Amino acid sequence: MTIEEELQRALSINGLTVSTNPEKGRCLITTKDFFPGDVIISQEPYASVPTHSSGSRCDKCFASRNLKKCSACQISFYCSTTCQKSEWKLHQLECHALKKLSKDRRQSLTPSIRMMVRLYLRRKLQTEQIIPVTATDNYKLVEALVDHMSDIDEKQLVLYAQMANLVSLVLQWPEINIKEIARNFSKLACNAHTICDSDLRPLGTGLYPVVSIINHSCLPNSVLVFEGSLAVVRAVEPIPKGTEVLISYIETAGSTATRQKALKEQYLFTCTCSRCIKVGLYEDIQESAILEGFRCWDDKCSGFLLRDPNDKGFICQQCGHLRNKDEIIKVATEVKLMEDKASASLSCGNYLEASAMYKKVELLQQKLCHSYSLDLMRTRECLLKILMELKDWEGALRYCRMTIPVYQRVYPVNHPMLGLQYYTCGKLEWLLGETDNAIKSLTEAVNTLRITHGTQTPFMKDLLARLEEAHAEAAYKQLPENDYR
Ligand SMILES: C[S@@+](CC[C@H](N)C(=O)[O-])C[C@H]1O[C@@H](n2cnc3c(N)ncnc32)[C@H](O)[C@@H]1O
Repeated sequence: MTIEEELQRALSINGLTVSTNPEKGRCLITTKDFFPGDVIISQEPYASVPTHSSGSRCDKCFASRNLKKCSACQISFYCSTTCQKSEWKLHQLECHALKKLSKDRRQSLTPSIRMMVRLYLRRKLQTEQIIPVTATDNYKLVEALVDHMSDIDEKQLVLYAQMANLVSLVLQWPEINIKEIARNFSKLACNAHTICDSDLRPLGTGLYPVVSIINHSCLPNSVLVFEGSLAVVRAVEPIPKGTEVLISYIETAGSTATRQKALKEQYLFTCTCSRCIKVGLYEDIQESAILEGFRCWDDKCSGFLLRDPNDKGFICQQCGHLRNKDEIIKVATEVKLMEDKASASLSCGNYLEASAMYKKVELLQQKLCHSYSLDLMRTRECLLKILMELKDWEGALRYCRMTIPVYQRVYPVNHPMLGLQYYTCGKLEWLLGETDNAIKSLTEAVNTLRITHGTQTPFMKDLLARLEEAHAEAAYKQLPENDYR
C-alpha cells in the first residue's frame, strides 16, 4: 500500500477523505456527519518550537513553569522529566549540533531555524527507524505540502536561501540540499500553525501535515485549538457527510479587503468563501465602512460613512451629513500620536500611565469611529488587559462589556473569541460579587467553549467548576437567613 493509500485508510476511520480541487489543491472532506463539538481530527506536530517572545517555555508542552535548562546546549528547556524523556531522541541529536555553535551563531537561532533543524532531525530519526513512521506521521506528508515557490518574490527567496544556509551550518550534513531547505521554509510559511493556549495566547509554532490539508474559509465550519502541542480540529456547526472541512487561517474580524490582503500576503491565494464573494455588494461595503470607517458628525446618528465623490470628506448614509476631510485627518492624527505614546508606556510596563493614555485614545476614537469599529474595540481590549494588571476590576469589566456587542457582530456563533470574552466578563462579575450576571456570562462562555474546546480539558473543567460555584453562591444568597438587605 502506498503512503497516500495508508493516509486515506487512516482518515477513513475518522470519517474523512482527501480530495483535490482545481482552485484550492487538496481538501479534507467528511465521509460521515459531524456535529458541533465533535473532534474531526487531532494530531501531534511533526516538528514544533516555542516562541521567543513570551519568555522561556518547555520544548515539549510549552509550559512556562518549573523549567530546567538543558545543561549541555543551554538552549532547550523542559518542565518535567516526562517532557524531557519524550523529546530525548530528538534533542540528543539537536543538542549535539547546538553545543558546537559559536556564541554569535546561537544568537541567530530564531524559532524558524530551530523548527527547520528539528524537522530534518525528525526525518533522520524516522529514516533510521529510531522512531516509528505512521500513516499520519511521516516526511512524505511534509513533501506533499504546498510551497508556493513560484509565487514568492526575489527578496523572500534570498531570505529563505540565507536561512537554509544557517540550517545547514547547524546540522553539518555534507549531503544536505540547500534548495530543499529553502523550499521547506516556504512550506512552513503557508502550512505551519501558531500553537496557542486555551485563552488563544500564542505559545509556539508547529507543523501538522494532516491538519495542513484543511483549507481556509472566513466563515469556517470548524475550529483549530490546541491541547498542549496537540492540534485538535472541532466542528462548530453541523457538517453533513460530503462537506469540506474548513478552518480560518486568520483573524476573521475585519473587512473583506483586510481579510483578503492578509490571506494573499501569507497564504498566496484569493479567498472566494461565502463572505468574500460578497465583495463589492452594498451589504459588504456597509459592513466594511462600519468596522473600519468613520462615525457620523452628528452624535445622535448611528449611520455609516462613505467617501464623498467630490473628495471633500465622507457622507453619512443615514442622515446625509458631510464629515469634513480635514477634521477627520486632525482627529486621526491625534489618535495616532496618543496611541504611539500609550504603546510606548505599555512596553515599558508603566500600566498606570498607559491606562491614562489609552483612555484618551478611546475617547478620541469615539469621536472618530463608528461604535462597532474594530480599532475602538482593540483599544478597549487593550484597556481591559491593562486594568486587569492594575487590579481595577470595575474598570476592566466596563471595557469588557463594551467589547461584547462588537464581538457578537464580527464573530459567528461558536467562535472561541466570543466564548473567551464572556468568560473574562463572568470572572470579573464574580470577583465584584455580581453573582447573577456572572452566572449569565459564564453560561454563555460554557455554551460556546464546550463546542470549541471540548469539556475534558483542565481549562474547561475550571470554567465548569466556576459556573457551579456561582450557582451555589446564588442559591446561598437566596436563603432567607442570608438576606442582608
Ligand atoms: C495549509 S494549505 C491547505 C492545503 C492545500 N490545499 C494543499 O493542497 O495542501 C494552504 C494553501 O492551500 C490553498 N488554500 C487554502 N484555502 C484556500 C481557499 N479557500 N481558496 C483557495 N486556496 C486555498 C492556498 O494555496 C494556501 O496557501
